[in-house]
Amino acid sequence: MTVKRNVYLDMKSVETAKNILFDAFPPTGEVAWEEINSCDALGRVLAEPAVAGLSSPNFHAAAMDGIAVDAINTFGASEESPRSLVPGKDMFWINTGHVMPEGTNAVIMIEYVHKMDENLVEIEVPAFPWQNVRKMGEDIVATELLFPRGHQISPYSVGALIAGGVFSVKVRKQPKVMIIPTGNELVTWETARDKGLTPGDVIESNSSVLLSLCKEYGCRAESRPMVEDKLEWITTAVDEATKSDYDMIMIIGGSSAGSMDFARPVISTLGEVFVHGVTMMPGKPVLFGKVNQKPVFGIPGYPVSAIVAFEQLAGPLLLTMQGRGVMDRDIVKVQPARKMASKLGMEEFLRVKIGAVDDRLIASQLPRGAGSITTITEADGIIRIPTHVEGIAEGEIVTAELLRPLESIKNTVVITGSHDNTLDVLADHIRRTNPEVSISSSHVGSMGGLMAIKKGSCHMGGAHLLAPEDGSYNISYLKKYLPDTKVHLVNLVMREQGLIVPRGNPQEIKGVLDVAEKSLAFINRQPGSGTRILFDYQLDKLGLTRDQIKGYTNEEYTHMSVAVAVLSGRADAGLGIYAAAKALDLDFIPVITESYDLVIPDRFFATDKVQVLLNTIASSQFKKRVAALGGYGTEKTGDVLWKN
Ligand SMILES: Nc1nc2c(c(=O)[nH]1)N[C@H]1C(S)=C(S)[C@@H](COP(=O)(O)OP(=O)(O)OC[C@H]3O[C@@H](n4cnc5c(N)ncnc54)[C@H](O)[C@@H]3O)O[C@H]1N2
Ligand code: MOO
Repeated sequence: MTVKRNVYLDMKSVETAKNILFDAFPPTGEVAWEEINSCDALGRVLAEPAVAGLSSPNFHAAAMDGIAVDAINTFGASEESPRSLVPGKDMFWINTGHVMPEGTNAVIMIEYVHKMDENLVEIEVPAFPWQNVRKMGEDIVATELLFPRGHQISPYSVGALIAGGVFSVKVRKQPKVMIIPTGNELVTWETARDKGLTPGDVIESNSSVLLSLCKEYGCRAESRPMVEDKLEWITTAVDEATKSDYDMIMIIGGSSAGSMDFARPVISTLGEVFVHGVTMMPGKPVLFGKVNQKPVFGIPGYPVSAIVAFEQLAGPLLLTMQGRGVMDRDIVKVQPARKMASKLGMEEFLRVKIGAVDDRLIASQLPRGAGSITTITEADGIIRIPTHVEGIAEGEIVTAELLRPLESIKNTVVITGSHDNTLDVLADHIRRTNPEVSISSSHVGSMGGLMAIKKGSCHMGGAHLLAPEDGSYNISYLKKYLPDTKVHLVNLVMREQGLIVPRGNPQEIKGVLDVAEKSLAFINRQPGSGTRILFDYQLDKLGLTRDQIKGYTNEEYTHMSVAVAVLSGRADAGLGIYAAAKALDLDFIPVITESYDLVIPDRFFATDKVQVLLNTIASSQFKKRVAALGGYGTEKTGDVLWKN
């Protein structure tokens, strides 16, 4: 069957799309309910008020260990004239929580009771009526309203319900959601685990994300096995689901305009499409409509697009179905570290890292790609740029929704600069020893790190900048580019840089000279990166010119992407670190050992979180872990190499 391409000419704003959605599926007023045990009711929402069936305490109870008395018998007792009381007659030994004996109305704490002998005690202070007694109904009186309808049960509420004799509660039924992943390229994670991946396979992960989100939003959700990109099959799956007891159906993938994108024709054949295309990014191709009276969504296939489509549209509808309010996130004011562009006419959801530097919250943009789940797992917040705004300038104050508690952001050391794998080890190691501190590192090259320090957008920078004049690292650059900033230069590791070559080294490369002489395809790093400077230094030392290197102008931004270029056969060699070669099982020919250092402005050096980081670096366990990676030396790790 051929299908007309879906082109979303009539895109709606997020606001308008939401209104259309809520108008199409208004709250019915009556909500389906079920009765469950109170002890299992955490997170559920009461469909009816919960009224106490029992009082608590259910009797007058001693609140302290001591003796129970009738207060009247103690009046007048004093140090000069202690009152004698006879156990079993005008006093009774009693423990906290026990029933007050008939005829008593006060407890005197054991500390104030002098036992004269088995048959006599004395007190020197009188008791007043009801002292140290928890009266019947003091906490909860039977018939009292414990919680109104619509109350969401917290762990504390469970205690009050059970103490108040409400052993079962009528709660709103959880909406039931069916999730239908589609796509011929998809394989389940179980298949990936058992059989591995073949080229073109994509692990089906979105249904697990949406299932988890549905759970977080108080719903029950099920997903069915992937449906192939066949119009008839997807149509049948949706038809069946809408005729069953599901309250919402989500089709994942195929929401866009491709020849195999079937979400729209499926919904329009079985029912009606209300909106296709929302002016938001990610998530633009989202669509929804009604089939057999049920809301059906076409959720875009890119992971972050799927999340945004859920959180902006499907999720809020699921909350109103339960009579619940919106899921609010904390909002903070942040300053972008660099200008952030945005497409006019689109509301953009930019994922950002947030660092607390010098009393400011600095936001650094993560890559935009909606296909990369890490652009949201790495994010501390989301900056929403409205449709009519073209972007935000560096330093302009804007709001961000937080994805992580502010306190934890404030306890994060922001490292910007060149990337090294030992930073990941450091991040993990700190979490082991000091769980309250974390590290956030952005990779912008060594010079980028120095510039970030200059701008005050990070706490430290990672750099390995070689001075060709004398073979020293970093110091001459600090003098030149940060002359007015007082810094400590601390060694993180000594690391080997070398040529990353295909496994088995088929070209028998022994060093940089071979790359030129054999006219091999080279993959370079971007200008300003320490590795680029190192490569140029090697060329100069060998008396080679830039144009003697084939591929000198082909650039990548990370060690790993250099390794990927070699693995894919795009290049015969590239300069990089051992860890990148090892990660992709490539060969490595050492060229030079360089100093990878942390540049730490003095104003951050003494702060608690930076000291935690420095103590971690200096620890023998950390050095051991780094040494185990291979390609690193730790003889100077933690040493202050220089300060100005
Ligand atoms: N010509 C145009 N092409 C595209 C447009 C456009 O406007 N014009 N929009 C792009 C945008 S924006 C998005 S978002 C995507 C959405 O595409 P679909 O919803 O049709 O999704 P697919 O093409 O099926 O898949 C996209 C991508 O996601 C992977 N995927 C799909 N399902 C899953 C899953 N369950 N788990 C994990 N990954 C999944 C899939 O393999 C693809 O890589 O369209 C652009 N194209
Ligand atoms: O809407 Mo798509 O989600 O921009 O990538």
